[in-house]
Amino acid sequence: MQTKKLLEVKNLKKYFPIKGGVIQRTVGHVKAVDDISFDIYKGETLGVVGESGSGKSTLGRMLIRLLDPTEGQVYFDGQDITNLPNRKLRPLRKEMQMVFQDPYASLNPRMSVGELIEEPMIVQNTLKPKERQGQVIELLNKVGLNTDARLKYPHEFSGGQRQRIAIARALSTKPTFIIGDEPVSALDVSIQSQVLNLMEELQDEFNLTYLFIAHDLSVVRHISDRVAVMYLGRIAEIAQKDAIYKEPLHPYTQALISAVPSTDVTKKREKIKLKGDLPSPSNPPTGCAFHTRCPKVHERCKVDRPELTDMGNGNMVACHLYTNEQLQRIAE
Ligand SMILES: Nc1ncnc2c1ncn2[C@@H]1O[C@H](COP(=O)(O)OP(=O)(O)OP(=O)(O)O)[C@@H](O)[C@H]1O
Repeated sequence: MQTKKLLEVKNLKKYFPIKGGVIQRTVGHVKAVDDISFDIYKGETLGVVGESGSGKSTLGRMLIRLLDPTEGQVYFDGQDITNLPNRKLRPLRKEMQMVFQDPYASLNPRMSVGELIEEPMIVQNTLKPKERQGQVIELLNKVGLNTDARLKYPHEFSGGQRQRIAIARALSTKPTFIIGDEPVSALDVSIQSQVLNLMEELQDEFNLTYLFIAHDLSVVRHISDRVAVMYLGRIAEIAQKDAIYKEPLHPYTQALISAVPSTDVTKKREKIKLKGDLPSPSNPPTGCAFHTRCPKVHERCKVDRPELTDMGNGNMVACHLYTNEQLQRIAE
């Protein structure tokens, strides 16, 4: 893996206004993403996990400017793209693609597979029609589909095959960065691993960088180099995969990991059951947003929001159990 940054995310926020009353005044905000900073390195896969509503999709959409941030910056290959006008953004659009959870909803049912894969190339307008046809066939073969598939329509394919079509379409602009927004969550478990393997092969072949969003830690385990755990619009922990799975630091990560079935039968994990539901992102708890459900909560957690702190090896956690003073006390 290279160590050059492809994306730099600085203090990113997305607050959606909540309208109320007869004149539809703004009465509050959903803090979908609330002050997030991290980097994505060239060639890596960063897994992003968290419960439904923790802000994963909103974050992904802001990274490729499908959604404008409320505050903060996104740098793509060193260039600040946060406020780039559409005209300047257009050449960069081909570099960034997204594969969605439901390939049936994301693929226009009235277009043939060939047209679906060709469309982004037409928009880009860099290839002649014959070259585009050649590309369509090559891409179909790369994702494991027959050449004949180009004449058929999405409904003629299974879920796994449709996701292969969506991946071929995403690849048609020769992107460098792909966001998978739960791309295998709707598929049968046996099909999930086939699509994950395909994505890994394509990553090697085309030098792709992935952000891979999932609910489930077991889904991102194989494909990720690092994993970010989100809770109520913030990053609770971001670390190398092995650290996340073997020695999770944040009590929230520990709870998520305890729910992943262990492959090692000699190591039976005790499942940590979290109390209560995910609080509303329109009215998040004070201090550490996780304190209302945390089995290791202290008084300080209720008032003081922990910052994401580097543990000295690039792995970062936002928890008062590991803030600087605490670490110093342990060292003394
Ligand atoms: N366009 C919008 N307007 C208002 N609120 C929104 C909008 N989009 C998302 N939200 C809210 O922002 C919060 C984060 O949503 P988001 O979809 O990013 O979470 P998620 O972690 O991807 O969840 P899921 O796994 O269910 O997709 C949720 O409370 C959601 O209701």
